[in-house]
Amino acid sequence: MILQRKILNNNIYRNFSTFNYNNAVNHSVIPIIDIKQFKYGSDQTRQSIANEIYNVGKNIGFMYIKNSEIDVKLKTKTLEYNQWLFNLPIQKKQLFAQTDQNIRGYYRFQGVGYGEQLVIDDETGHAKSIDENNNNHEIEDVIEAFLVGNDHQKPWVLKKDYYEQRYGKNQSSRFKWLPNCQPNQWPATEPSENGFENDDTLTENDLKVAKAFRNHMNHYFDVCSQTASTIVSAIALSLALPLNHFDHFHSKNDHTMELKHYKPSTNTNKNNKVRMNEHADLSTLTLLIQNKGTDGLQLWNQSEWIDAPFLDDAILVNTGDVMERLSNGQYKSTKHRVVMNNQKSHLSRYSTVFFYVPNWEKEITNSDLMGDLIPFS
Ligand SMILES: O=C(O)CCC(=O)C(=O)O
Ligand SMILES: [Fe+2]
Repeated sequence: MILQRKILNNNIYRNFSTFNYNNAVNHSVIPIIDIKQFKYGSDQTRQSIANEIYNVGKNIGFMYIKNSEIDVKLKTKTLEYNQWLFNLPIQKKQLFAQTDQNIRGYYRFQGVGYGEQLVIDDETGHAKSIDENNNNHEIEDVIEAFLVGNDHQKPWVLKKDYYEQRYGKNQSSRFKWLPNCQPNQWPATEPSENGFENDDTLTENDLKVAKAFRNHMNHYFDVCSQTASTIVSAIALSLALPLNHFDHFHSKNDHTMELKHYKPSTNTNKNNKVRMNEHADLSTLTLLIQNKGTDGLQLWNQSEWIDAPFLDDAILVNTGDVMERLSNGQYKSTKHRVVMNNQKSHLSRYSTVFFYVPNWEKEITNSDLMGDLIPFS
């Protein structure tokens, strides 16, 4: 079995569309785990943190991680840059937008029915979806996103050769979305960069900030990768495996990060309107930070939605489909969504989401799974 990341059609998610929307329970039962204790504690402390994480994975699938390298300062700076990017005028954002050839960069989608084709009027910023009968539907809720991968790799050439050799040219069409994993597209850091030559409004300062943005996001990507790796080793310990058991799956740092901006709504009667549909992540692990004051993230726990509010000194981490598989179902991949509430519908929501995923060529076979509990066919 090969694990594909479904990043075609703007889709890194597994989608569920048949849930009842209950109002979320207004208290947080999401455990807070101190990862520093795992990193630097005694063997006994490490084991007890690993046990805590095991309970998280078994029961709720989401946890707050505190005292990681992603401290308050790094979170705040990342979200400031996130906001800076989406505040650029649309004409500038289009210069590093996704194309048919490259899914990395800037794009917009509707979180409620993502994957849908959207037409956006750049003058007004209003979006329309077009149904199969060619009727237009005005859409108010639009998510802007910016997708980046590991900036140190130029991966597609390798991936293309790998899939062609392995599956032949015809079969490799199964992986036809992979050619779209081209190098990252960033706001111009040099005036001579492709596509930016004609932007005569580009100033020295724009270039300077864009450079700082790129450096910062690459740094944040690396820190997330290290933090995820520590958490995954705690998961290994919790399953009575060597700490480095899952390392070889993730050795190439072939991860994906997505910056998001949920645009504010002008309609004030929007309580509990869904901004991003419920889904589970395909990742091994997802690390999420969100801005203060907007909230809206919810996760499904047994029979109710639970709010996952902003916490100043922690990040949110959830185990995804890959970890569910690698642990033979012991770690859950929990559904989650984003909703809007009345008091906050006029606010933008910003999130930066890091998906820790296996190297692109990794296959997960039955021998990688835990014991012989449930072999996957
Ligand atoms: O923006 C958020 O808070 C949620 C995003 C999310 O669940 C995802 O990108 O997978
Ligand atoms: Fe998600």
